[in-house]
Amino acid sequence: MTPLWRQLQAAASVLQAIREGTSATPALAAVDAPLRPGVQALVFHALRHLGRAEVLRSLLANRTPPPKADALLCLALALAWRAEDAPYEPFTLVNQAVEAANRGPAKAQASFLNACLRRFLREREELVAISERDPVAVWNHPRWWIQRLKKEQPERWQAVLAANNRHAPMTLRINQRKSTVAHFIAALTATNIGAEAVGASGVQLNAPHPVQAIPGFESGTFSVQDAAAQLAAPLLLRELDTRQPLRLLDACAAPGGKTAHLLELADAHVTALDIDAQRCERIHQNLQRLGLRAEVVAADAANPDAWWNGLPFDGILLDAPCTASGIVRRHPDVRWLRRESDIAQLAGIQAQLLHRLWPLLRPGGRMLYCTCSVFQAEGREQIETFLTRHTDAVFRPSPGHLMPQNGVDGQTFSDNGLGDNDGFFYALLEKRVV
Ligand SMILES: C[S@@+](CC[C@H](N)C(=O)[O-])C[C@H]1O[C@@H](n2cnc3c(N)ncnc32)[C@H](O)[C@@H]1O
Repeated sequence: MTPLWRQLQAAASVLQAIREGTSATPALAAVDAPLRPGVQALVFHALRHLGRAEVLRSLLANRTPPPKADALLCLALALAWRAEDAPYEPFTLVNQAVEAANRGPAKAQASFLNACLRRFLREREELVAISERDPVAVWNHPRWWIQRLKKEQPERWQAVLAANNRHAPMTLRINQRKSTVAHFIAALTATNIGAEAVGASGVQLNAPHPVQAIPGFESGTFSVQDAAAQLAAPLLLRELDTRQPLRLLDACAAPGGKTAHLLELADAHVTALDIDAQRCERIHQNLQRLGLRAEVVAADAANPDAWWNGLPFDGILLDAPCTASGIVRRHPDVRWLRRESDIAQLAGIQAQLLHRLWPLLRPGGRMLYCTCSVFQAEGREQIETFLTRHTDAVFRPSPGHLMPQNGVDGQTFSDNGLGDNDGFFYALLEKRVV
């Protein structure tokens, strides 16, 4: 069995890579395959407690150690600070973290780490009590994020941050061309997988399972998709006449989750566009597994001259690139990767995509704009600005900002509609017939 110190060394390298701006997925891909699942569990736990760890480190050390040693120190503090949910007994974690320092690139700081961590074990209660005064330690998000959310969501910011620190459930979308929610739940029950229906086509599992272990994956009976993301396709199709074959554009489509949902619900010609050619491959793979067909195009949605044939679309889905601030519970690295300046930069890209794609919609057609963000600059404010600049656009009833929430043990928001979902923003726009 791999000794814990080796796993801690690998987890500290991943944490350092994330701090330097690499996403968790590629950072974890660099870890040896046999170590990866254990290292991922340690890193995800640490990311959910990194704010606490950094505040504790600042109480223990009057200077920040060099990056490799700091990553190991903060990792150990994040894992050990609260005995109740520590993945290993805190003394073991500390011993093994010092071992990891002694045997790796943080060797020169090993005695410093040892001193900090031993003091932490001796004075844990007192240090944790002091750290409680800092919101970064309490909420485990960057200070700017907490302040912004507090201002934008004065009633909800604490519940949203608390939801972000919980684990998301595994939610599936049933391919209605192959099965129904009721049949699928019956098949799950027969294999002892507990689940319940959520939304129109969703099934939420009581516990996560590898997809291959769930009946019907290879044959395309279901896809993995959060409950809030499952609202997109029905919303876009809601007011379109689906008796005619529709011409639809999914402008930012990869890996194809919402493209597939559109095709499961309607007989449509769907152009699935994405700027990233490699990610377009994922659209092909997903559609093939589900038994669906779309025209997949690798191109920049903001430059239609390069790919549009001039035939207007009945419906456009714009699932725009965003901060991903609504899917933090599934991607605990996101909060530490983002800078506050990313919001304005991404809002600029979203505004350009909206503006460039709007002329491609036929009069009477619908555009659904969505982001998996909780920030208003990427949602409500974006659409308010768009509506003032495009007088032929009419706002149709839409969910607006959905906040991440946990229906099982957390606070739920009555206007969210679903029990357990990621944060999303949805605005449905109709082009006026003049
Ligand atoms: C939120 S993801 C889309 C998720 C997808 N709709 C789904 O449900 O599976 C945003 C996508 O936008 C793509 N993208 C970013 N800028 C783009 C652009 N200018 N044109 C087309 N695609 C773009 C990214 O490559 C990324 O795949």
